[in-house]
Amino acid sequence: MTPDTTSPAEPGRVLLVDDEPAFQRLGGAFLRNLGHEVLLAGDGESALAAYADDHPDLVLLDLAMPPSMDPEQGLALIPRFAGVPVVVLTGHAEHELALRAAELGAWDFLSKPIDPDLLRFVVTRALRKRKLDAEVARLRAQQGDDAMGLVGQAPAIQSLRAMVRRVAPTRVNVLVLGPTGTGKELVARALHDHGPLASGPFVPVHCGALSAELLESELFGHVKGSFTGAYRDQAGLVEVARGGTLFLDEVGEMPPPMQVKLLRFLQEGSYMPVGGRVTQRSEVRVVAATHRDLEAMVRAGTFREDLYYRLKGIVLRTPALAERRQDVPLLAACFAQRRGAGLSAGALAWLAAGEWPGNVRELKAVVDAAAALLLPGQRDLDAETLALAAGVPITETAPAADEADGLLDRALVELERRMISEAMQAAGGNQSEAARRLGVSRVGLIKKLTRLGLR
Ligand SMILES: Nc1ncnc2c1ncn2[C@@H]1O[C@H](COP(=O)(O)OP(=O)(O)OP(=O)(O)O)[C@@H](O)[C@H]1O
Repeated sequence: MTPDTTSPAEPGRVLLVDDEPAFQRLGGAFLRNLGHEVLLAGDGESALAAYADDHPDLVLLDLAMPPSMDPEQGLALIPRFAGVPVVVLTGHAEHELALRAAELGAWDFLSKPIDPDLLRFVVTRALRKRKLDAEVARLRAQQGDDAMGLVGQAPAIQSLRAMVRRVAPTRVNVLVLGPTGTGKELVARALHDHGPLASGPFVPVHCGALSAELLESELFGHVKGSFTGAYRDQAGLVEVARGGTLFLDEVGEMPPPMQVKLLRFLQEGSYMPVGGRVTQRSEVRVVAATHRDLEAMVRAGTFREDLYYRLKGIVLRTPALAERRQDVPLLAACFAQRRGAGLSAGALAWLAAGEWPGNVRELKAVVDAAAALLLPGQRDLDAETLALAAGVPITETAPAADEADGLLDRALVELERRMISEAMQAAGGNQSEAARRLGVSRVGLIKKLTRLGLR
């Protein structure tokens, strides 16, 4: 979203860090006249104290300050003002310093002597950015609340969330189909968490990981002495899940002898522990998932047709990431944020151009690994770190610039559309209020609404 810097500045709280009393006085008065609240600090230590105590929206930072007057010490302060735009004040022709400041995360720089018009312009722009960042964070937090952990704005994921919301309150069995790493277990958990059995346990079982015998004992339990090593009675997972949800992951891998026993449990709610003589009962909700084509397996005779129909009370499908590539930036930003990191524009372009055959799991693993490689003081993940984490040379994976730009542009337009719709909704349709929330002028908002087809 391009900030509209022609309209009057939104008032903000500006921390002016400079040891020159004359500049503190003049710069401070100038900013106050623009309607801003001004906090003053004459050295690094008091600047950090003011940042911690008074929560400024913007820091104006002179790099050379007492006691050492060494700009290196000023540079070292920049990453300490995390989450707030920092505008660095440099001496005339100190371009190299300004570049290093930018590398360390400074938002902009101004050369002294400072042109008041430029100061007003940069401060307005930085405060708008701060507002936009806060708005994105608010939307993300809100998305976390009502998205049931299923991040994404693509139509396929929106309708999946809607289906989960509708199906969760019922006790109907659900079959979740989709490629590996697309969030099938997440869907199962959301169904559980938003359903009538949410206070009961959620018990996942990986049906492909065990032999038929072990799976039977795992699911239905066994009695003492029923096989070598069965030293005591052991309850099965259907018992552990009583009053909750049993999640049968990779149900397509279930060995045929177990399929019969599972069918009986689904039909009658009863089962026989391994080596037992007395039928037991347990009431659970069953959610099953697989990346396999169960219908094809039924046709091939490797999966029981009657079990298939029992499991598929309702079928939910999780889309491959390739079918919702516009969600890659949002997902990556969420995963990075959970690790306290951000993403550079280059990182977003690199991620957006990726193929992600392992779907969301692969994307998350790369972002998590890259976040672990962040250097002290570095906040944003860049394309190099991501490529390193993915184990691929950056040159081989660097996206064609126009392809990456196209994807990134689409993702940003999507984000803009969402933020504007949300702001309009929160403002009850009042454009002036929505513009205020977004930190743009009303005219700017109307232009955007028209461009995005939201009017
Ligand atoms: N829409 C999503 N939003 C946020 N995180 C997601 C989403 N989809 C998947 N993930 C994350 O990706 C990882 C893999 O998800 P999950 O285990 O649910 O996939 P799956 O489809 O069950 O995989 P498999 O078929 O291999 O069992 C998890 O860390 C999960 O939290």
